[in-house]
Amino acid sequence: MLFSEVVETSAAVAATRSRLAKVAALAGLVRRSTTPAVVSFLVGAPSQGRVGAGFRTVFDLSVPPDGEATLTVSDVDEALGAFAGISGKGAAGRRAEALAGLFSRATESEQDFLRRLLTGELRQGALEGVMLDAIAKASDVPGEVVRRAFMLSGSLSETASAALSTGVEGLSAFRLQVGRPVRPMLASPAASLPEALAELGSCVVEHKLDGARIQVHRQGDEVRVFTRTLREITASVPELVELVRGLACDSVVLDGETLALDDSGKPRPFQETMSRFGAQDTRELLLSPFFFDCLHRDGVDLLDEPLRARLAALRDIAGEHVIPGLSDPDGDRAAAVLDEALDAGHEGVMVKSLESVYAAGRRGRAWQKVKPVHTLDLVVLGVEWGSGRRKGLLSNLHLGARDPDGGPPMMVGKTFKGLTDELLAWQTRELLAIATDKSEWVVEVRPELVIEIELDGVQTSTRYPGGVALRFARVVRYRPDKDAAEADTIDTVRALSHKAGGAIG
Ligand SMILES: Nc1ncnc2c1ncn2[C@@H]1O[C@H](COP(=O)(O)OP(=O)(O)OP(=O)(O)O)[C@@H](O)[C@H]1O
Repeated sequence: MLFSEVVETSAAVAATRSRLAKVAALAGLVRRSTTPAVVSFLVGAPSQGRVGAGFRTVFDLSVPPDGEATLTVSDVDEALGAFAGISGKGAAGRRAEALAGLFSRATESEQDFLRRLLTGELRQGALEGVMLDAIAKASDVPGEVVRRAFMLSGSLSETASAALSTGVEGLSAFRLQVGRPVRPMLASPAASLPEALAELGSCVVEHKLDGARIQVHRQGDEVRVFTRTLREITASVPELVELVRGLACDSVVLDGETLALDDSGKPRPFQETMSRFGAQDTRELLLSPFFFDCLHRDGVDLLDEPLRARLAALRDIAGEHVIPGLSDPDGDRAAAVLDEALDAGHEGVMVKSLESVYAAGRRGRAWQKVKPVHTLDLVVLGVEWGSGRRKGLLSNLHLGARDPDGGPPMMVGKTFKGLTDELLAWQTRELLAIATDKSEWVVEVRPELVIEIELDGVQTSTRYPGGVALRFARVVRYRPDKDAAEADTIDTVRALSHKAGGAIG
C-alpha cells in the first residue's frame, strides 16, 4: 500500500466532524491493508516513539521533491524501524542522516505528515476509540470483542491484524499475559455515598488514595511495574520491585496505587510521588504500595471472577499492603470509612460492586468514586503572560475539554488561580518548550499537558465554542500521569451545566 493513502485518509479524518465518517474512512483503509504499521500511523503512534526538537533542522532542510508518491507503508515502517535501531557513538548524526534519507523520498504532504507524526503533533491521540470501531467495521466483528482484545493486548495493530485474519475466534483467544500490562479499569463519579451504596448493592467501600496508579506483574523473580498509561517504570521503583518479589506466590498481577508518605503516615504532595517516575533519581523519597485488585494468581486469570473472589486472593497474597476498606457496610459505617479516609489526608472513597468482573479499560458504574471536591482534568491550550508580581511568567491558563470524536479540544475557561510560585516557574518552562505560537500576550501550545482543575460549577456561555464555561476554576495540580487523550470530554463538562444552576459540590 502506498504511504500517501495513509496521509490522505488521515487528512480526511481530520477534516470531518462526523464520527461515522471517520470510522468509515479508517475502516476502508484497515480493510485494504495487511501491514500493522498502517494502524499505528493513523493513530499517530509510530513504533519507534517520538523524536526531539533537535530533528527540526532535518525537517527544515529536506526539500520537497516533485513528482509522484512512491513510498509504501512498508518502506516507511522499515525506515523508522532502522532509525530506532541506530545507537552508540555518532548516533545523533547517523539518525539525522537516516531521517533525511526518508524525507528525500517523500512528497510534500507526506513530509508534512511524517514531521507531525514524529514530533507528536498529529494530535490524533483521542482517535483510539474511533479506530476500534473502524477495526470492528472492517473485520465485521462485534465492537465488544475488538475492545476486549485491545484492552488485553494494549496494541491496536495487533488487534487489527487478528481481527482481519482470524475474526472473533482469534480475538477471543487473547488472554492476559503476565508481563504485558492491561488497560486499567476506571471509575465513574457517584452522586453521593448513599446513592452509590443503593445502586451497587453488595459492595466494598475503600479509601481512595491520591497517588499514582500502578500495575505490577510478577513471574517468578521477574517483576515489572507499569503506570496508568501502561508506561514501564520498573527501573525507577526498586523498592516496589523488592516488595513484590517478597510476596508468597509464583506469578501475580496486582492493581493498586502508590504514593510517598510522610513520617506520620500522611500522603506527601502528588508532585513528589510523580517525581519518582521521571528521569531524575529522587530515591530518598520511598514509595509505598496500596493494592486494591488481583488480576492473576499462580497461573489462573481472575479478570472474569467477581471482585469478591479477587479481593480474597489479594488479601491472601498482599495482606498488609491491601488498601483499607470495608465490605458490605451499612450507611453509617460507610460514612465512617469516608470520614476516616478524609482525616487520613486521602481524597475520598471508592465504592465497588463485589459481584463485578474486572472490566479492563472501561469506565463503568461498577466502580464509583465519592470525593467531596469536584475536579476536571483539562488540556492546556495556551497561556497568557502575567503582569505585576507575575511579570515574565506564564500565568493565565486557557483550558480545553477533549472532543470525544477526536477533534481538537474545545476551550471552556481560563484560570490563574491556585498556582504556586514553584508551579508558575515550572509551567513557564514547560509551556514555552511546547509553544506553537507566541505573541506579546499569549503563548499557544501543543495540547499535551493535562491539568486538574477544581471548580464551583459550569454555566452556559456564548463565548466559548462548546457553549459552556467553568465557574471559579482553580488549579489543583498538573497530571503528568495522564495524556491528552484521557482528559475529560466536553460532554462531561456539559453534563455539569445541567446540575441545578450549574453548581456542584
Ligand atoms: N481504592 C481504590 N480503588 C481504585 N482506584 C483507586 C483507589 N484509590 C485510589 N485510586 C485511584 O483513583 C483513580 C480513579 O479516580 P479519579 O477519577 O479521581 O482519578 P483520575 O485518574 O483523575 O481518573 P480516572 O482514573 O478515573 O480517569 C484510579 O485510577 C486510581 O489511580
